[in-house]
Amino acid sequence: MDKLIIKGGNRLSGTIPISGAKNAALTLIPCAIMTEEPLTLRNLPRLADIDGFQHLLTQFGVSVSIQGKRPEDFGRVVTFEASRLTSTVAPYDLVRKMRASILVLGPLLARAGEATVSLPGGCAIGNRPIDLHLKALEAFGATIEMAQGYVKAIAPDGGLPGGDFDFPVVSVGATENAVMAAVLANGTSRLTGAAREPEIVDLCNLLVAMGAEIEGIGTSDLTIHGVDRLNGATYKVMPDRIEAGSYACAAAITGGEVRLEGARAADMVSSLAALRNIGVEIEEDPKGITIKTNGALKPVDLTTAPFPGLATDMQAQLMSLLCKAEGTSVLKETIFENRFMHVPELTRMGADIATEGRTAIVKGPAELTGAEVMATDLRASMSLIIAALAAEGETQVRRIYHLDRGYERLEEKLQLVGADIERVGDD
Ligand SMILES: CC(=O)N[C@H]1[C@@H](OP(=O)(O)OP(=O)(O)OC[C@H]2O[C@@H](n3ccc(=O)[nH]c3=O)[C@H](O)[C@@H]2O)O[C@H](CO)[C@@H](O)[C@@H]1O
Ligand SMILES: C=C(OP(=O)(O)O)C(=O)O
Repeated sequence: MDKLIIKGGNRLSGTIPISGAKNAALTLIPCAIMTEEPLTLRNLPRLADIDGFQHLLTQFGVSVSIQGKRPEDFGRVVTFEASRLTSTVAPYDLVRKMRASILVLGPLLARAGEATVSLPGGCAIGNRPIDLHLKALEAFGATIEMAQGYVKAIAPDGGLPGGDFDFPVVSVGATENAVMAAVLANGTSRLTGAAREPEIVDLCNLLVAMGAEIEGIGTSDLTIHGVDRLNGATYKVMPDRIEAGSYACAAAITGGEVRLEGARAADMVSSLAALRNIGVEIEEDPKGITIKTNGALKPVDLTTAPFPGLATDMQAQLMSLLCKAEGTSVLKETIFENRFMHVPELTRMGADIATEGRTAIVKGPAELTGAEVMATDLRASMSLIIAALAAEGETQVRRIYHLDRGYERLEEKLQLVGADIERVGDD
């Protein structure tokens, strides 16, 4: 298994190209299931999760053709064609590697009237149930059965009637599944309390380009008028706001100046506000964001929340940055019950962090030193790299397969701005 070796202390300077968003791509790809015509997605990041999802679609008889396979190509163009579905079963072996596989449930049900998908199970950051995905589909008229670790959803003869659902908890994935199921329903559906993350706006924009009728895009109140069929489309995946935010933290912790080419500030309002409060200078323009740090970092209190609040996917990276702030910061994680897995590893690097339930108290500035650390989940892994960039000496990060799920060409991008980082085979 590979590991990353990082020698800290280099000030990052230069430009990092921002990739297409993993979390948008994972909900745009299953839209291919809902049309007989080709769907071409541009700017798809090369990530283990995207490859896994493409493989899952071939399971249903969807053809997948990839352009841009050369190593120097950033942003793949992939065409999916589901002229005929040959299966509606998503098996355990594929689903267990990738939680987002549950996002095929709504599209399969909408197109074929039935779907059998393995239950994804828990993961490092928390329990992550799918009850709301199922309740929304039931509200649209589906029958749900559970057996042998699989969920089977069946639509009445003639298709889903559609219906109303009020989300008691904001869920990104459940909103995505519900929207995808509703666009091909026979009647009108209304979702209230829906998630309004930029990735959901991206999903709705693609569906509209495919012929769907959706009102309230970008709000938590969506009205979806079902249509008989969707057409194909060509669509560019939005930039990855979490990748951009992660590199902003990396630049800031080294006192550097880095341009995040292609990042979209409008999607990152809370993360950028947090960075500004920490003392990071940020310039926004239509083509990207520039991060500069001069002088001391300031402590802040941060609480994660559904969009437009601070993304839980940024909490670990901001925590690493706050280890270097002059004073005590308090971070509250309200979305996932177990998302402080990076804390013991950061502590091994010299951080002073105490946790109590869902609150972490970070005392800075810490003298970070290199250590051998273990990546535990995607964003926790990135937080260790950020800390390593500012640490004295060498850090070895193991179990980096987590990073390959979500950061396209991580070492290459960091090397571009002067980081001393390399991937080597583990012993
Ligand atoms: C592929 C993808 O886009 N992943 C993102 C998505 O995950 P994901 O869609 O899985 O996260 P959700 O928004 O659904 O989870 C939010 C909260 O709702 C709870 N919940 C969710 C579904 C459900 O049926 N029942 C329930 O109780 C979860 O346990 C969690 O506490 O949004 C998260 C929250 O922004 C991000 O951290 C993930 O990066
Ligand atoms: C938790 C994340 O992703 P996933 O939902 O795919 O596990 C993430 O992107 O930080």
